[in-house]
Amino acid sequence: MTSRHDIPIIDFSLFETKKVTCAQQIKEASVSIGFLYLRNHGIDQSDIDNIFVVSQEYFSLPTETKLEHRIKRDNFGYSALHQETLDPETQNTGDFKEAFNFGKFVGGNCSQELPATLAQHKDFLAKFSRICHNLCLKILEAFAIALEIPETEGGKGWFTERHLYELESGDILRVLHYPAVKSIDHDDMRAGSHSDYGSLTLLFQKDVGGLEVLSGDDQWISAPVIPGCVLVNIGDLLEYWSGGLFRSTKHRVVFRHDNLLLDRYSVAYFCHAADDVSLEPIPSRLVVGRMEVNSSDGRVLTAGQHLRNRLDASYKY
Ligand SMILES: O=C(O)CCC(=O)C(=O)O
Ligand SMILES: [Fe+2]
Repeated sequence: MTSRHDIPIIDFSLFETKKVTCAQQIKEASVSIGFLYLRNHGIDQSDIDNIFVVSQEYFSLPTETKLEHRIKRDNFGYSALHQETLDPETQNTGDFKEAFNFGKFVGGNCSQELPATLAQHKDFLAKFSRICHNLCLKILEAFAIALEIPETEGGKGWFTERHLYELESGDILRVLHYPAVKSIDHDDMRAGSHSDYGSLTLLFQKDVGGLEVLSGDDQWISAPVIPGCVLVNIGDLLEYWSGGLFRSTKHRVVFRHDNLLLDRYSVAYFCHAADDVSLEPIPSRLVVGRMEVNSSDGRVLTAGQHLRNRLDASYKY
C-alpha cells in the first residue's frame, strides 16, 4: 500500500498482461499524488543515454550561440538562465536553469528551425520525440480504461484520439540544464514551485537529484532519480478536464548542499491534447458530477486556450 506521501513505482510490463489491473494502479497514483514512476516502460536505455549526450553537447555551446534561437511566444527554442520564473509570486530571481524546447517532428521535420548542433541529430530527436509520445499514448489508454469510458463514446481510445502526434498541440520535448554553482542565495531555486500545463509529463532524470513534490499534506517530498524508471506526472489540463479527479501536483527543483556543485540535466516530454479539443467533461461515471466546477461560467475552453493562459503567466519573452 502507498500513502499520500509515497510516489508509487508501477511495473508497466503489467499493461501487456493485466491491462485493467495496471490501469487501476496508474489511476490510483494519478488521483492520490499525481506522480508515479514507471518501470519497464519500453524506452531503450540507449536512447535515454543518447538524449542526455545530445543535451550536454548543446548546453556546452557559448551563450551567444544559444541565444540565436531564443524562445518565443510559440514556446519553441532556448530559454536562458533566469528567463523563466515558474513561481513568480515567491521567487525574486528567475529559475537557475536553461532549457531548449522542441516542437513536434511531424513528417520527420521539427516545427522550428534548429541550431546546427541540434540539427545534426534531427533524426534521433524526431525518433525520441515519437517514442516519448507513444508511451504517453499508452498511459492515456490506461486512463481511459480505468475511467471506464464507454465503448459508445470511444472507449479506451477516447484520450488517444485527442492526443495524436499529427494533430497541432502544445507538445514539447524539453532538455534542461541546471548549472553547478559555488554558493547560493538562500532563496535561489533551480526550478520554482509549479504544476505542469498539459495532460501528462514524462521526466527523465540523470544522476543528480533535487526534484521535490508537494504531497497531500503540504510536505515537500523527494522524487529521487530511480535508475530504469521514468517519472510521470499529471498536468493542469487533465486536472481541469477531470473536474479535479486527477491531481496536477506542484513540484520544484531545489539546490541541496550535496548537489549544488554538480550540473544537473533532465529531459521532459510534455504531452498535450490537440489545440482544438474542447475540454468538455470526460464521459466517465467517475467524472460526471465533478464538472459543474468547470462549466460554472458556461464557457468551454479548448486545450489550446488553456495552454496559452498558463504560458503567458510564466514567461518574459
Ligand atoms: O528538471 C526536473 O527535474 C523538473 C523539470 C520540470 O518540472 C519542468 O520542466 O516542468
Ligand atoms: Fe514541471
